[in-house]
Amino acid sequence: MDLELTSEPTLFVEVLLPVPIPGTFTYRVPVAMNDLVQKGVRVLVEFGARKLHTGIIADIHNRPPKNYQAKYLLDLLDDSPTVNELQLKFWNWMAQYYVATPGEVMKAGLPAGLKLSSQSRIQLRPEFDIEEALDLEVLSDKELRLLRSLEQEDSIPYEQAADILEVKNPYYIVKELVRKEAILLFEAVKDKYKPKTKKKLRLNPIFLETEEGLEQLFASLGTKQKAKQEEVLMKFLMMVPVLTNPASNEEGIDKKELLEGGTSQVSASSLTTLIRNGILEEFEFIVSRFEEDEYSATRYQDAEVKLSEAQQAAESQVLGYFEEKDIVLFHGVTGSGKTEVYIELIKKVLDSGSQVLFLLPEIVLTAQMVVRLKKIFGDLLGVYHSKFSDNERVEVWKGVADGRYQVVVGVRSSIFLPFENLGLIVVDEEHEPSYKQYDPAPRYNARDMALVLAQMHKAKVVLGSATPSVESFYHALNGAYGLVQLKKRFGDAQLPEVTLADLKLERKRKTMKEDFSSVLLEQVRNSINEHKQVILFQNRRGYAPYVMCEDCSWIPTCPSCSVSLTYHIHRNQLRCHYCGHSEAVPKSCVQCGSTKIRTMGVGTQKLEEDIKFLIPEARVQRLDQDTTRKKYGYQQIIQDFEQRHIDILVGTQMVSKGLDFDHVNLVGVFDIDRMLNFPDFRAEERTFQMLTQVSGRAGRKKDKGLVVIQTNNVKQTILHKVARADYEAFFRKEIEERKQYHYPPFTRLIKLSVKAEDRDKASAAAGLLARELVKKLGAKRVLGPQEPVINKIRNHYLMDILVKLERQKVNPQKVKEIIREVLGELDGDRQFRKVYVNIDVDPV
Ligand SMILES: Nc1ncnc2c1ncn2[C@@H]1O[C@H](COP(=O)(O)OP(=O)(O)OP(=O)(O)O)[C@@H](O)[C@H]1O
Ligand SMILES: [Zn+2]
Repeated sequence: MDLELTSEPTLFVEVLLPVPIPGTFTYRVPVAMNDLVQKGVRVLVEFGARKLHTGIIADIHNRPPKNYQAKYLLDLLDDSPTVNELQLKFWNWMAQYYVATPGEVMKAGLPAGLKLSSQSRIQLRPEFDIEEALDLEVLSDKELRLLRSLEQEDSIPYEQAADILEVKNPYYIVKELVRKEAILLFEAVKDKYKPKTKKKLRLNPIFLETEEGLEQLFASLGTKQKAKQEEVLMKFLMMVPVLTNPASNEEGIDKKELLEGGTSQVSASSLTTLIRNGILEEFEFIVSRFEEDEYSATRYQDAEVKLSEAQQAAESQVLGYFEEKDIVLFHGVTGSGKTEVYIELIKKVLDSGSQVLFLLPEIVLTAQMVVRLKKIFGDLLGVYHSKFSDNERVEVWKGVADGRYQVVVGVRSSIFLPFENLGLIVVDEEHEPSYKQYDPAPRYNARDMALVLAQMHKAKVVLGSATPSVESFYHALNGAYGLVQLKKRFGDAQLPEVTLADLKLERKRKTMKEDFSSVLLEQVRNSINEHKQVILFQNRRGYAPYVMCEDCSWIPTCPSCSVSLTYHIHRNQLRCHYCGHSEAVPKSCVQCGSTKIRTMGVGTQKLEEDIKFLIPEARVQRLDQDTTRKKYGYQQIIQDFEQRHIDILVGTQMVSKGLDFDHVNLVGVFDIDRMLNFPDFRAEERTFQMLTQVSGRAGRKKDKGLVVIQTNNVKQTILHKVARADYEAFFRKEIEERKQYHYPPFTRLIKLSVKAEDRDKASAAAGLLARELVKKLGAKRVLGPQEPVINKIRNHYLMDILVKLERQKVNPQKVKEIIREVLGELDGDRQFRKVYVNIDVDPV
């Protein structure tokens, strides 16, 4: 007889773990789990020295590892996949492209609520009676030993269980004790995600079992003292018709509604008595974390807005391009009504049964967009961003997986959601640098990854912007993308007029008030008098970017970073915007002892203070990182401004784009020269985009808007291109320069940042790296090493190397392999033990 036929096959799985080590890890499947393992399911495994980790099954096979014995999977955490195959493929692709590990991508992609931590601890359940369990003889010796030691402690780390039990792998004993309800393994075997519940009430079903039940109940409440209880019960029966509709009792009623709903209020203490006496029962039910809306959950609403002719034409052009191209660049000036066109496109995709992802670069922008989209897509719309709690994010994740959310609007991390069949991705404000994740790895650009994700889903992409990135516009002109343009604002609205305020001249004439030119201040006054609204844009938060001793010019700097400390007025503090370090403002100069410490330069706090002083009757609010720390802080401010409880909004780049206010007729721009002088090949592009975007907040409805840009050099041609709203002129000059100096889109860049606590070590490691790269890639393709302007952050010295690759001749994946190799060599070198290298592919 062939024994093989009856025995089960031995299976192995490749597990993705959230660790910065390349590759997946092979585990053996216990035979009992053979039928249950599937790709995308979360598993619990031991990794390294008895650490528990949540991983994801990336592959199933029957090849035992060659050089070592695979450990067993400990447990399966899902019945069905949490991550689908497309996601696995996508994450893997990202890891390759960004020279990261699949584990790092998983860490970025999976919401924390779905990851179990390895810091799990074990605790005795207080209600568990060890002696009783002994009498019943349900404990093994090992189990008893663990329980006895737990009696002495509040809790112990999971790893310690192995020492107590003197076994290598304590998991099965621990799991058995969890099953026997003797112990709790918290943060570990239990999912961190907890559904949100609400308390409801129902009538104890005992009273419905016999016909006289209710009658007897009322009889027992028929005394004078119990009149109030009777009243509560009467109200309950009015609201929950238990006799005519028994199911209504199972559903129960909200406690609050019983107390306060209907026409009369009833006594809360009598209700408590009814519950205590077992007449009414309290029970929990699961509710959505998101407010229910009145919209239907099956279809979007047809909106009141009708597309203008130009918008309609734009929509059909997009659809026309989609016949032959996958990507369309939608270049529409600020206020041209791109959003309405997106909405029409989204509807069509939903009609075809596919999902839609709508990407926004920043959370602030979700505030208004969610309101606009909710009106139309109602419950079909999911919202995803980092101000949500872990649990809320898990809920959106699950909603996308089970198809409840057909449209998702979110920031960059939304590209990781478990979409099954995307039909369209809209990337709004596609030029925005905030689509790029700087830290930690993977340093991905969500706009670029949206293109990859769409390709995997065979979906289409609309890249939208009033100021497209040079790269995207180039691809559109080349024919790689379709190009659709809207050159006029919607309705009667016109683009604003842009004037330059000459700071040099005004200083000479002494017409400045604080940092306001007379030109700007007069316009602010006019606007306030006419009951219009104003936006003041200064891209620096805090009160002053630095303080300085007037006598010896000493400037306090961060002890851990090579930057000056920013002055924040609220706590009278100096803060580092790189590492968060804060300290009190020194009373006297540490260098010369002088007490003349002055604030220098302007931040949003100072602007706010100054304008309040200059125009006391204006209601002023600040919108920056510091005023939006609370979960709904940004929403409140935007709403207040919409409803005109605020006259002047002072803010950082948060106010500069995407927002749509009807009554703003003036925008003032501060400190733009600093941005233009920033040593980066993208400085002009960023300045043009920022200025055009912030200008675009003015005059979006009937009244023509005005923009005042304050500058020390009114001759800068880029400012005149902004004033003329001449994107194409800007682009023509920019693309020439990029070509001449070999910058993207003509080349690809990879930036390596070497970090070490020891400056010489950073320098030596960078030197070695650069030499190795030159050997393999040629000197022309390797720039540096060079110390960046800010050469120390969080006590680590930095050195940069830039790899520049021609778009045509070089295979970038090959180069990335070379980089991995060279880094591997560095890793193996003991003298560089504490040197770290960050890799940034396509830095922005
Ligand atoms: N068809 C329409 N009917 C009514 N109002 C419209 C229509 N299209 C656009 N609008 C209104 O015009 C204003 C500008 O539109 P929208 O915010 O979509 O512009 P945008 O192109 O996204 O601009 P930006 O690039 O500055 O964000 C909004 O207040 C919007 O409600
Ligand atoms: Zn610092």
